Amino acid sequence: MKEKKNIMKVIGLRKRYPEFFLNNISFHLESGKITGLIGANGMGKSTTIKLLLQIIKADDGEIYFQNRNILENKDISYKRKIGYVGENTDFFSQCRLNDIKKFYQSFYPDWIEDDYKVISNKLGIKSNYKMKDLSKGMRMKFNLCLALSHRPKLLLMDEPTSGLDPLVRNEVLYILKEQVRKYGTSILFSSHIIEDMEKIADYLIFIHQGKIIEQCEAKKILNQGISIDMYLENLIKQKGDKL
Ligand SMILES: Nc1ncnc2c1ncn2[C@@H]1O[C@H](COP(=O)(O)OP(=O)(O)OP(=O)(O)O)[C@@H](O)[C@H]1O
Repeated sequence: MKEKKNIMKVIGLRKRYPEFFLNNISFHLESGKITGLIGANGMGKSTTIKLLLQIIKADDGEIYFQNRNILENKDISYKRKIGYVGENTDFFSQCRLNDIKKFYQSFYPDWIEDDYKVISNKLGIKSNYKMKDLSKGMRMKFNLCLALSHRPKLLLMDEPTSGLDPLVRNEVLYILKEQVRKYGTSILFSSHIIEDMEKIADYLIFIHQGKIIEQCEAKKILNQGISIDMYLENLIKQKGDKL
């Protein structure tokens, strides 16, 4: 049997805010697979992703990327191997996409211009437009296109499909699947849209009130013939007071 490799491993990660505690979370991301991070609003999904990128500082814990503890190592060049698509797509609003692309590209030595051309074509991105003139869906697609054009080993996406119509969501999901198939990209994808998870996730991580309450294969749930949201509801009921 082929040995499973992890691109990222998180152990005992903690972050305290005045009214929220991300409490001792541990999980792993298998290489070349799509993992969905599921939880309702305010449960800690964005905080988790920001900690992985060191956009915010962890209070405690270990994060290994390609077997290296990134919290102990001052060298941040690993960030070039990670793509990020966040919720906030409203930046450089007065700039043309082509100029934003050139600026972004300058940070990534592994930038592949042909990938940018192919993906932007597929997603219908018009590089002469200004950011402020794009719809929310188009801004998200542009961000995704930037993140994929340096062929990241790991793509972290925070609620990428929230607020988008089903057609655009399907287009995005298709591109993600294609990226995994062609280049073996690993993806962590946070969402509260269960339908998207059912369509593409290999693994699921359930987060509730700042704790990971389960990590499992998506097919384990789907084979039981129940929906993912029903499964989550049951999990929360079963764990009850222990949460
Ligand atoms: N900088 C901050 N200072 C204080 N509290 C914060 C900060 N950032 C997040 N929080 C709190 O931490 C909790 C978790 O927030 P987080 O954004 O991680 O949730 P989420 O699961 O991503 O939710 P959503 O789906 O609504 O984006 C929330 O209660 C939020 O108010």
